[in-house]
Amino acid sequence: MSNATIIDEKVLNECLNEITRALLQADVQFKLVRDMQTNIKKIVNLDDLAAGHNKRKIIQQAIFNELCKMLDPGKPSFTPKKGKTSVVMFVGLQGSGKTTTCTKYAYYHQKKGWKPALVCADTFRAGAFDQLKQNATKAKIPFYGSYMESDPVKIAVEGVERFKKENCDLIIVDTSGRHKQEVALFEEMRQVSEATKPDLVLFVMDSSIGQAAFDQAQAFKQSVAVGAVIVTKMDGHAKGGGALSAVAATKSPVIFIGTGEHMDEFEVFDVKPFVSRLLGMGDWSGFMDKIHEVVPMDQQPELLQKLSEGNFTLRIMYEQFQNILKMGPIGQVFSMLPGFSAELMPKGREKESQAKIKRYMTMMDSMTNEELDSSNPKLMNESRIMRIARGSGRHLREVMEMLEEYKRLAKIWSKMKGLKIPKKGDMSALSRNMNAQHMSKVLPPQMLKQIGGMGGLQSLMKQMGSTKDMMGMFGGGDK
Ligand SMILES: Nc1nc2c(ncn2[C@@H]2O[C@H](COP(=O)(O)OP(=O)(O)OP(=O)(O)O)[C@@H](O)[C@H]2O)c(=O)[nH]1
Repeated sequence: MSNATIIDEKVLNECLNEITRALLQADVQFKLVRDMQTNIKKIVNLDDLAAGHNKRKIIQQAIFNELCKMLDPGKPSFTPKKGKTSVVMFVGLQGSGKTTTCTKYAYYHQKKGWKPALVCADTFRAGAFDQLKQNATKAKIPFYGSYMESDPVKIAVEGVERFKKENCDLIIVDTSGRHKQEVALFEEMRQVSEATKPDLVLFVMDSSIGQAAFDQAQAFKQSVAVGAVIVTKMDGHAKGGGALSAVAATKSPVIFIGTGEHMDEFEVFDVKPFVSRLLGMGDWSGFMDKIHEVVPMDQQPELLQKLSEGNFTLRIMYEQFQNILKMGPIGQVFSMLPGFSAELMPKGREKESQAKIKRYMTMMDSMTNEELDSSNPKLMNESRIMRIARGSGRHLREVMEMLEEYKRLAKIWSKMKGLKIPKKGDMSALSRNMNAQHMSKVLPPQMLKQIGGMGGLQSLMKQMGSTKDMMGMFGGGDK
């Protein structure tokens, strides 16, 4: 649509179809996608739009708004208040990340000055209490549970009472999960809920469950009064379209997302960036063919060495920018590499992207060696940022934007950490060490899907005989 000169019915339909495909690939439920399409067509009546109206903008806005609306159930969830006791019960299937998320939720509030406490009412999974205990101890959060007691209701009630007496303001009850939705699980949930009378029931859902999200969320909602949703594992390969389904099925908002296994990898859910991410799916077709033509094979094994040590420095970012710029018009292919995607180099806007990269590089030219080679984000304090802005004649805001970009890339590339890099030149050893697991972590999700997931990737790597060719994708390879 951004390339078409005239926006007519045909262009609108093509655009909607493209978005439909992207949403389905992102696991948004088919029915929701169809409804959205109908709604947009109702809103954007091309004939009614008087000449002079910016149709493109109106269509884009309508799509964006429609998706945001789908994520807004119309009423906010119950919000606990600091200093006033609230009981929050967590429910979800086994493996959804429920126990981990309970601690993240507690930790998040604790950092803001709350007094949270954790109750382990999961008597189904052996080890659940140990897991909660371990997490809670690490975060210095009081916890309650039992190795002996097998009645989850009893534990939940005792735990809640105890922490009420101790004036905790956020009492979090972790309940059992099961491998699948089953009567026993729902019955147990109902009993714990009746006995503890939670102010909020939080449904925890794994973002990678795909199209099953709607049914799963609905099943939980029918058994307990789910009031809000947390979607976990958003750092993985799922685009998280299931979140839309969960909102539709539970009529409750998503309030947080889990973005990693660590305690602080937990974010308040923000509708707009999420929708952008849903829509920002690239077209990966032909990527594998193109990449061989484009990326020079003779690039920096040192880069891989540094990445394997977990050091994605500003200097590495600078060198990668140089690579992109050297490639000129075909630089857009590089945009398909992990991290160097949508935001940095949107399709069709290569010129602007190149200008942006050059701007970033000018700013980096005003940095000291120490700053370029450090992987400690704390080093970049206010006075350094001000000096860089002055030195490069750029705005403070721009330097901060560049540093944000660096952080984003560093997070993505940090997944290369631990990759065993052999001595320079020993490519076959490198091939052996570079396994599908590592590759899968750094490949863009859509591309991995296209290849056929982990299985497809493994067989592809076998077919290639070595990972040498694939290394080219990351600007690596032997000299
Ligand atoms: N990458 C990633 N992993 C996560 C996230 N949240 C949880 N996990 C991992 O998912 C796995 C399962 O998490 P648990 O918290 O044990 O799952 P659970 O749902 O509590 O399981 P039950 O207690 O048996 O019901 C663990 O290995 C977690 O580290 C997340 O946001 N991102």
